[in-house]
Amino acid sequence: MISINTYNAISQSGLSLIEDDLNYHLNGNGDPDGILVRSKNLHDYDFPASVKAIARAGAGVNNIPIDLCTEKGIVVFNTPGANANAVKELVLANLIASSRNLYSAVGWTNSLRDSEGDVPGVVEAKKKEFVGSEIKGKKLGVVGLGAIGVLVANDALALGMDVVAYDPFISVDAAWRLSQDVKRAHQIEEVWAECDFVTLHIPLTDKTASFVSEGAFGKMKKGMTILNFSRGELVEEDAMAAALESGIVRKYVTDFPNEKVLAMKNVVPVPHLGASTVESEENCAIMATKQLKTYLETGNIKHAVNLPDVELPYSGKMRVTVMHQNIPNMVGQIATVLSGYAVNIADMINRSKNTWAYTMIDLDQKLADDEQAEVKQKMKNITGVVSVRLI
Ligand SMILES: NC(=O)C1=CN([C@@H]2O[C@H](COP(=O)(O)OP(=O)(O)OC[C@H]3O[C@@H](n4cnc5c(N)ncnc54)[C@H](O)[C@@H]3O)[C@@H](O)[C@H]2O)C=CC1
Ligand SMILES: O=C(O)C(=O)COP(=O)(O)O
Repeated sequence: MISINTYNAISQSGLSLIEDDLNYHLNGNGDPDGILVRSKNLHDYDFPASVKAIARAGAGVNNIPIDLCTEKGIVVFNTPGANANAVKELVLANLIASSRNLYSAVGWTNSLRDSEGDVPGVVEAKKKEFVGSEIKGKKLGVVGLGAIGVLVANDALALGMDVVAYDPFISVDAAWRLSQDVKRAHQIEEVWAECDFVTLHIPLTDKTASFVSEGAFGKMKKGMTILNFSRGELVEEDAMAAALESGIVRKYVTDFPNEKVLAMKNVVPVPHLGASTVESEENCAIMATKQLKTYLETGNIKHAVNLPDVELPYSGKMRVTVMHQNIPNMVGQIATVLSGYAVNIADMINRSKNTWAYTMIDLDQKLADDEQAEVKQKMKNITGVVSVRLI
């Protein structure tokens, strides 16, 4: 029986793939083989030794201690692109809503509910205070051209915006999907200096924390609106509060409210709704569950953030999977362990990603139970190996 525990509200479409499978147990015990999660912070989580993989039903993995997991031999998956359309639609909605002062206007209109006066008359007299601007012809800066940024950039062009984008690490796939009419910013300073709106679509990492810093505010075109549907920590909050006070930033639309953010002037706080659509929750849950089950059942890896894609059709009678540091002579040492047993290698694959690697070996005979335990232990004893599975 394979055991999976879940955190957060995972769409039933994904849960059913576990519940309807007789080989699986959902939320049954404290020693799961796999974990399915959305935004729960796992940094202080005490991972039981049973955990082999974590699947994040979503894009951002800053809630998971990736390095620690890797050292413990835990594969961490996410679901690239599965919620991108949901975020894109909310960004476009907020570009227009913030430009038309929609939230304050609707908030004021709602406040008339208990009044006894002539509502249509009051509305007509007040509406001049909510006059907004059109986004057509305005310049949008898109920071980060991954799954979400590319969709936002292309659709903003279709709405008549002038789009400039910054991503020094853009993937070839994303570049193919990006409209040729999106202008390339070679330096982030070009985005700060020129744009009326800037939308952030980069992951939160040690390198991107405080990406929008005091220095950035000093270079901004006055009256800019900043949309942050990526992560709160990308923006230095004290500097943002000051920029809103001084009018350098006209509005700050953020999906990541906290006490400090709520105290800011001209902030539009959204309760982390970027990925909260039925469609996106289904996409993420199904993709995450399938990736997790595939790994637990076959060892094949797709969309892990700490290991490369590694896929091999199951061609033997038994499969050995080894997660290890990407250092010389690992495959040789793994094969040497197997050479002590009467088994042939039917197929094998070894792939690496940065400092980590993964080797899968299909054997044309099944090892006996006592041999399996021995092989596992011998491979675990190799310096640099963090996990060994026999499937
Ligand atoms: N509000 C919400 O509910 C959601 C928020 N997100 C957030 O949005 C982020 C982006 O999501 P995706 O587009 O799906 O990720 P992605 O991985 O497809 O794209 C990220 C892009 O950022 C670029 N990038 C990285 N560092 C950069 C830097 N210093 N300057 C410029 N570009 C840089 C990368 O090259 C990549 O193209 C996630 O990491 C997550 O934090 C994602 C989904 C939902
Ligand atoms: O996918 C992401 O990065 C998100 O921020 C979405 O988070 P959620 O799954 O809605 O808790």
